[in-house]
Amino acid sequence: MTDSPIRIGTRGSKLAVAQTQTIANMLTEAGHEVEIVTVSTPGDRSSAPIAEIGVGVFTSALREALLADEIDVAIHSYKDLPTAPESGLVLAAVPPREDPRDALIARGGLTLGELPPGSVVGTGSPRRIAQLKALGLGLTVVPIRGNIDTRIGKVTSGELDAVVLARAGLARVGRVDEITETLDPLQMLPAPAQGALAVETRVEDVEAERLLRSVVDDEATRVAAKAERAVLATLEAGCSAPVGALADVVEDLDSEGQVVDRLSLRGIAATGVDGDSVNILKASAIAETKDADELGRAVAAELLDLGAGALSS
Ligand SMILES: NCc1[nH]cc(CCC(=O)O)c1CC(=O)O
Repeated sequence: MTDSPIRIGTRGSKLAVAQTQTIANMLTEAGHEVEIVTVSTPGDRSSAPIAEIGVGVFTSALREALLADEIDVAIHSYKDLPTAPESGLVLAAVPPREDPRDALIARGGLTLGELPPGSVVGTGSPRRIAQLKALGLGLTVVPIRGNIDTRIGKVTSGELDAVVLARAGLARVGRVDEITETLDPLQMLPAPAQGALAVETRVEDVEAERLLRSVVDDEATRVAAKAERAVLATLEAGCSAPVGALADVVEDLDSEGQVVDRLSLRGIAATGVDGDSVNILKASAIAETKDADELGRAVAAELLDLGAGALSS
């Protein structure tokens, strides 16, 4: 692959292409020739709820193309990637993260607190549905899917009063100006690894892995996403489960008073999402950055103790 361009595989959506372009630019600036290959996925072709079409709808076609040597690198939204490892593939890099928070786009510039009871808010994510219901604002939540333009269009057309979307996606397609409120993680904890990308290569393509690691990887994002996804994996939940997690690398003092980087993690799991009595379970912990996996498992264990075993999906 030293002589031929690096083939970067992407889904065809505007968001996916924008994400892939940022990685392509990083490689080009480092002096490498790239070629972008678009791979169509069932997730793009169907508008059925994710729960019906299954985990990995957005990622499996890219992974197959990578395993078949049709591309050298696959770029995924990290939060869409199943937690089970894929044999033959390796996570070569996790680029610097966009703002991980969720965002509200509401009619007339309204914030969540300004939406009157009975307002209709669109989101298909059980995690967002649960946290919206738990606010007790009397909002009616309706399921929606479709790309970013389609979702925002439902507010513009008057069909919905508001939609909740990942801020990162809006940033990548240049629509942050339409956000009427960026939601505080205290009210709306993002999905594990939201706003982060996962860059995969083939296990045997050591050269591509090394290149991506050195040019694209961001250590702080990698360890944060690792801890967040360990919460999800331990709860044995997928990307459409009512689970949120957010980790930050923070400066802390060690036992000798020296400043050290630590990883601070919050997690939530919801029970009763489908009924009228949703319950949000919360846990948090802090650990050394090298213990990201253990930290995630510890937060998940606390959520399980609180009753997260009864997750509805
Ligand atoms: N599940 C769809 C999906 N996958 C990644 C993003 C946004 C970008 C990101 O979180 O990295 C979105 C849309 C959304 O949740 O609004």
